[in-house]
Amino acid sequence: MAEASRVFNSSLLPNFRPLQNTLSTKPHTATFRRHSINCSVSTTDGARVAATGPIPWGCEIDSLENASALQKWLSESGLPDQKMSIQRVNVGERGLVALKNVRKGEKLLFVPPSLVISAESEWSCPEAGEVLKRNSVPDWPLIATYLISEASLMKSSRWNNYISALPRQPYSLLYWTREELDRYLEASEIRERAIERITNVVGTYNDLSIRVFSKHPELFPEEVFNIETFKWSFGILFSRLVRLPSMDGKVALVPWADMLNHNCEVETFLDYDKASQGVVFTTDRAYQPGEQVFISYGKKSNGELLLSYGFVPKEGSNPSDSVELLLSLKKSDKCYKEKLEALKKHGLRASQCFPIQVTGWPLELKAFAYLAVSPPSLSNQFDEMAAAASNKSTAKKDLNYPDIEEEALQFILDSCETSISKYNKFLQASGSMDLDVTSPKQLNRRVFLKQLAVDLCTSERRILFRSQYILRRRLRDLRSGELRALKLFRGFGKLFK
Ligand SMILES: C[S@@+](CC[C@H](N)C(=O)[O-])C[C@H]1O[C@@H](n2cnc3c(N)ncnc32)[C@H](O)[C@@H]1O
Repeated sequence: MAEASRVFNSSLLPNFRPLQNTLSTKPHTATFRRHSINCSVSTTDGARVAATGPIPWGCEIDSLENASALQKWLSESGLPDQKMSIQRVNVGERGLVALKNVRKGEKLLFVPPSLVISAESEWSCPEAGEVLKRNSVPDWPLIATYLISEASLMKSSRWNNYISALPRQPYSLLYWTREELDRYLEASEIRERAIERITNVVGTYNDLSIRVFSKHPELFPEEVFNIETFKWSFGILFSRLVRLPSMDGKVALVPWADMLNHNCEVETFLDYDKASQGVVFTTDRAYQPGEQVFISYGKKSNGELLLSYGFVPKEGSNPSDSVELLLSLKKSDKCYKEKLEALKKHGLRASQCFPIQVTGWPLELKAFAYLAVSPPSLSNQFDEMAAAASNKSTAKKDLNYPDIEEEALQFILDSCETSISKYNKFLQASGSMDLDVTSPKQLNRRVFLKQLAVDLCTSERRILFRSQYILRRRLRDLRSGELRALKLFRGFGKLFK
């Protein structure tokens, strides 16, 4: 789960990349059977379950029935005895709970490679896997397709027990409609990220569909491999895929380990342990029987957690929380063109987002602010400022321009206050917002989404309030310092008269 979204962005479109090295899984042979469930259709291979309506596999996220079948299958398939079991929990609905005392520094899990799903896993339908590999489909879309392929084979797939215990509808912003994103996340920059991500997923599906699926309809029938099933499998990957640093950063789905929920204060990650030859994590605290055990999905902001995992931690509980602040060059600026050119040279645009935390803002943000408020007389410095505003640059970032310090701080404060007013507008309106639904099921969904949006916006606005306070104080100090200096200067003037 950690780092997963970053991996996605860098490995997807536009070009497929060749696959990398392998993680072995036990070979198995699959037999295709026809299943007697309502949504099944006869396809050319005569055995898959179509997904023309709601996804016909997986379960409700809080289902314990499927989870106990998963536990049983895992232990029969080589998962060693565990000190935890899957239970209903307060945080994350289902999770792993300690059955015995667990010491701090203890290794837990030991999921063997044979129970891990990666780009090298054996396909129940080997021809389909071959086609994807021949087309150099990268890991993310490859695993997404693998998951759909195995899911559609139901009991014929060795992963049936695992897939049956996966949520039918993973919580993530992938499942929000455009209207819901616009309505509830208007104030937050995470809305843009969600739209970008949905566009990426749709683009990836379209690309695969044109380049691969349409050429092999017997292996990839559209009733099974369609945008709905892709949204499901990408939703699963965003919320469950792990990167294993000790396996050269390989990405994998790790059944059992992916039942662990996230805690912002926990600092332990999943990784492959060469000594025990399994995926493990080392506890960073002790747990007593009955306590839920947590890992970290990475140092992510509340917005990023909502984007990939569909939840927002309690306000103030996430030390890695941040909010994206949008800074823009003014179109009326006499040097707009020169400034934009300098920004473009360093890979930036006229409007840029910078992450702010309660502890402060990055040096890049300050450099952008200097550039935005610079007068024409500083045009020789535009390049240096743009370079410092870019996090790709190795240039000196800690710039200092005392002459325009006040304007730069005022510019950041103005941007901060513009953003705060958007949050205020949404949060004030949210109390009386018409949820615009016609069925109780839809109502529940909208109430839930609105609550997530309110939680996110409250936590993001809190960071902006803190920045506003700091900026106002610095400006006050700066101005009163300047005033004192001016008085002193006038005093000297009188003395010399
Ligand atoms: C890797 S899965 C963890 C297992 C999951 N609870 C399940 O029952 O399948 C990640 C999902 O668990 C839930 N989750 C994890 N940590 C959470 C937390 N701190 N608060 C709320 N939900 C959490 C979210 O739904 C997330 O998408």
